[in-house]
Parts: sequence; structure tokens; C-alpha cells
Amino acid sequence: MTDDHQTGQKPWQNRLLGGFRRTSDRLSENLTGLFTKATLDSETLDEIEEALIASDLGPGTAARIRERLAGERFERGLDEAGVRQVVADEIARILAPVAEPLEIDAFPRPQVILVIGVNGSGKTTTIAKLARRFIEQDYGVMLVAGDTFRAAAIGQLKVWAERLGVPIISGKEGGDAASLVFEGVKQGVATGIDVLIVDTAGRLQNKAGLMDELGKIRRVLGRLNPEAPHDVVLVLDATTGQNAMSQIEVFKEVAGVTGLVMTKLDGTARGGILVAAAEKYGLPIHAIGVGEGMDDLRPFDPHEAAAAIAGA
Ligand SMILES: Nc1nc2c(ncn2[C@@H]2O[C@H](COP(=O)(O)OP(=O)(O)OP(=O)(O)O)[C@@H](O)[C@H]2O)c(=O)[nH]1
Repeated sequence: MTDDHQTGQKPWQNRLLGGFRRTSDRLSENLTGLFTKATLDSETLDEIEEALIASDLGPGTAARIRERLAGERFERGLDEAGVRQVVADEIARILAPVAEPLEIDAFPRPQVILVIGVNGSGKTTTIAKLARRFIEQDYGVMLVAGDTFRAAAIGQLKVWAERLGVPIISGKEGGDAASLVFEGVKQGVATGIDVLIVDTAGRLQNKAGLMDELGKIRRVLGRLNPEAPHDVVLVLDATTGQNAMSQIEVFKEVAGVTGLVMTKLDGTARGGILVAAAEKYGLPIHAIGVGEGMDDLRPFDPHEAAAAIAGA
């Protein structure tokens, strides 16, 4: 990996900060013009609170930051840097407890990770990235092409499996996902696999169908190992902003989410939604996606994210 000559930062850091920087640009834009007064009167505090809400941070966080700013005595008078620091501190306080990498610690093996999310969220790519990470950690990985609704999804996962050099269990379009998962666990046990990563269908528009399907996968898994699935990872596209919140709501209900991966933080991202999600749901954030390649999955660093979001 080469350094970027202009910034001295590695490309992925640029991509990450690029995404978050857009968020802070929004925040920055929204905050512009609010620092004309010498003190923070309640009108200015209201405006800052609105700016924070408009930046996707969520109303609870915005209200808390407002409260902290109201109680703050700025040493050198009211300045933008001081406000941003307070914002960054508050965001870091919310994000720190949810930063939690996905660990492989299930016994007996394999650890079964169901990956869920709407089509296009980056689910398949995230599976490849997770697999890559686990392979690097010397775990034996197997994939299951459980999104049987679209031939393209099966084909895409097969391509990733080949590139990664890992076995994959797949069937025909329209096939039964639960029986593929069953086969995956059986083969995983027989061949000493550590991690079974299962792709699933993401038809959010058909909630009952989705619930049936995920429920069936759960039942089949439970019969083989009552602890499985060990993880149910929801993949969210950060560029969808507030929409990500309703996806968490629905998938929590139909699938029992245990953690999140937020993708596309390198794109036209709105990282503020991470804060809103952390505040409202407190679900672990396992990693973030910062590009389309296998190596573009990064551990979630709450302090780096907070500083970038607040532009501090
Ligand atoms: N820029 C960027 N693109 C990403 C990231 N993750 C995924 N993508 C792209 O987003 C698109 C959708 O990703 P997929 O992995 O195919 O998403 P999916 O949720 O499996 O969607 P379906 O295949 O439609 O079910 C692809 O073009 C990916 O290359 C990311 O972190 N950053």
C-alpha cells in the first residue's frame, strides 16, 4: 500500500476521511454563520442543535451537545474550534462503547455468521471483506450463497469465493436457503472450518417472506447447534442516511441483529448516521467499509470517527 504524496496518508485513510469529511462539511456548512456572537445565547444554541440534527446525528445527541455547550465556559471566547471539540467529545462518548470487532470464539466450531441487509447495501462485498480478514487471521472460512432469490447474487459470491480461495456452498436460483445452510454446517464440521459466513436475501419490501426465510434458517441452525447463528450482522449503506435507521428497525424485528457494518463511508457518505444508530440502538459496530476491494474493511475507531464527523 502506498502513501499519498500530497497528504502523507494511506489511500484508505483518505477514503475514510473523505467520507467522514463530507459529513463534517455538512456540519460545517450547517454551523457556518452561527459564530457571530460573543456568547452562546439560547438562539444560537437552538441553531447549533438544528445544525446537528440536520447532519444526521439524531435528536438525543443534538440535545445533549446543546446542553454541554450551554454549560461550557470557552477559554478564549466562543470559537468554532472550541465548539467542534465539544461536539467531537460527545460523539466519541457515544461511539466508544459500540466499537467492537467481530471475534471468532465459538466452540464448537464453526462460528456461524448470518449477513443480512437490503440489496445493494454492500452485503456481498462485506462478506468477501470479512472472509479476507478471517483468512488473514488463519481461520478456515466457508461461504454459503443463501441469497437464492437472484442468480446474480449467487454468481457474485462464487466469484469472491474463487478469488479468496475458500469453499462455497451454493445452489440454484429459487432454491432453499435453509438447506444450503444446513449443508454448510455439516461440511464445515466435517472439514474443520472455523467460520461459516452466510449471505441472505434482502427483500425488505416483503417483510413476511423475509421473516419466514430467516426464521427457517435459524430453526435449521438451532437444531445443529443451539448457539447458532452466533452473529447476525446487518450491513448498512451509510449513503442512505436516515433510511439506515428504519432498516435497523425492521431487521431487528425480523432477524435479531447482533451487530452492524456500515459501508460506503468512502463515498458520498453521511457518517453522522453512525452516531444516531449508536445512540438509539447501542448495537456493536464491527467494522466500516471504505471501498469496493477486499481489503477495504477497516476496524471501527470511535475517536477517529468522532474527530472526522465533528471536523475537530
Ligand atoms: N464505495 C464503496 N462501494 C461499496 C462498498 N461496499 C460495497 N460497495 C459497492 O456497492 C455495490 C453493491 O454491493 P454488493 O456487495 O453487491 O451489495 P449487496 O448488498 O450484496 O447487493 P446485491 O448484490 O444487490 O444483493 C457494489 O458495486 C459494491 O462494489 C464500500 O464500502 N464503498
